[in-house]
Amino acid sequence: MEIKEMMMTGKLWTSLGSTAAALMVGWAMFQPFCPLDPRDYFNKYGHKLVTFFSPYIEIRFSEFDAKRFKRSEVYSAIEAYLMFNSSKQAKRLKADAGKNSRSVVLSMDDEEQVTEEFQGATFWWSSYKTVSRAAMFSYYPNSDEKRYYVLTFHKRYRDLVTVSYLNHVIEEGKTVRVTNKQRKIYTNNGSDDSDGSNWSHVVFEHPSTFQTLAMDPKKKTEIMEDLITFKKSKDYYKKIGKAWKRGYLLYGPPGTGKSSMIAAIANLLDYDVYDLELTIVKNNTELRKLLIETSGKSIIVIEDIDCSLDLTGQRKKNKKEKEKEKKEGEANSDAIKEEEEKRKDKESKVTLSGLLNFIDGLWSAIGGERLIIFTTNCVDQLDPALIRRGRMDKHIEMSYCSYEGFKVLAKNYLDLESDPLFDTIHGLLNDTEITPADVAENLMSKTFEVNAKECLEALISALLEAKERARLKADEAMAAAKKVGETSTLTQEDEEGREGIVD
Ligand SMILES: Nc1ncnc2c1ncn2[C@@H]1O[C@H](COP(=O)(O)OP(=O)(O)OP(=O)(O)O)[C@@H](O)[C@H]1O
Ligand SMILES: [Mg+2]
Repeated sequence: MEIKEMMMTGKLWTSLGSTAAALMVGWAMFQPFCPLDPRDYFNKYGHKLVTFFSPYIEIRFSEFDAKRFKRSEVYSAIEAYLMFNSSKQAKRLKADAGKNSRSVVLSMDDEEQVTEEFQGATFWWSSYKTVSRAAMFSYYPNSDEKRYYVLTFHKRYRDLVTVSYLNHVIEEGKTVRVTNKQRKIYTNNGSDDSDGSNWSHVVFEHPSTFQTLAMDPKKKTEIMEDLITFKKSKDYYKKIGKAWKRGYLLYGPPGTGKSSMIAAIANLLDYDVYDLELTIVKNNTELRKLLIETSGKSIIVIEDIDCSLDLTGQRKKNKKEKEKEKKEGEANSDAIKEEEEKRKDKESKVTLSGLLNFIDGLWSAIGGERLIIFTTNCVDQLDPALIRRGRMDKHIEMSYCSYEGFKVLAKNYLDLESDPLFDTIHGLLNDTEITPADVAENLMSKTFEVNAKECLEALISALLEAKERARLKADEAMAAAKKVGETSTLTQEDEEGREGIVD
């Protein structure tokens, strides 16, 4: 290798350092009672010597954050940037599954180096891997491996690097990540992930989209526009001084498409989903930890929020717990009390104020570009503070199936845009409450061979049954109301009678 080239790539300085280190190693070997490992001399002095004389600067980017043991976002962005820029140059590549596992993505392997030019300057990127010297037993594969990138450049480009080059790399890298990455769904309801995170994840491949969602087309378009505007509004949020996040409250009876809507939103925005099971979060501190571990471009979902906290922020008691309390009252033994204490210790102590902090406290702003979605069947039971506008910016009612909704389902399930039976169904849908889930169930052929007529007739029967059930219920309610009315008139007459006697 030419001296000039060696100087440029920093290898001359490395070899000078190595020579110095070799001398030190030799010296150390002749010290019979030398207390230090020769390699430590090299690390301590050899490296100092190299950096003292070298006109090159090195920046190291580690894969993991030492304190929180979380994968560094900067490292991930650099990895993606190099994946895009280095795969043509590097001779040793590694292959990973690309988006939706349908393609292979190539990136530079460990211990590889690539060079790139940026605004007339040359930069060298090298990837390294160190394996802990202590041979430790670990349940997790490769948990003691540490990867990092080193960026080398001439010191005259220091300003260029800090002002524009690193920003360029990180922004480009993030874009590449979004285009190539597989979307994931995370849950806190599982064992710890191998990278030490409190979330475990799988690839998110839910097929629901806004096209397949049965709901009023106007409402659908409005929601889609709101989401797309949000995604594009980074600068706007910065300008008005608000964290780049938005809250959605989806409410409505079971089977009206709340979860399907969340999947459709994730697919539209290309975001990851964090499905937060609030009832197993021990306390507010753990809730904040979970929040910190979420990344940007994501949706944080708390389903059935009404079942997770009651109005005072205490966890609701379920049926089992109530039964246990009753038992305790009967037996009142010390053993049961002790068990109860243990259970209480384990149960969630997330409070309403902790949850409010989670939604819009200072920590909630980290990462940005986040949607927080709550779903509930009973919106009236929620604390107004939790869902006030500004916290939950958009309240979306998911309601029973309309005729427009039915048409979407008929197109999805039966490939049908019109049929003489549509008019009958239209009329019945106007008089009857049926969930899109029930309509979908009827339109799904039991044999998976589409027989549109059979499916539509099945739906008509279901609608007629639902209509009859509703009529009976209304009759019962009316009879009950009439009975109450009669009783109250009788009581009134009694009172009057008694008053007459007194007089
Ligand atoms: N609006 C809808 N559009 C399309 N399909 C729907 C819709 N609503 C329900 N479905 C169908 O019914 C199934 C159940 O719906 P989903 O789980 O989204 O309801 P949900 O409102 O979340 O119910 P729950 O309150 O019980 O969680 C879905 O898998 C989907 O096939
Ligand atoms: Mg649901």
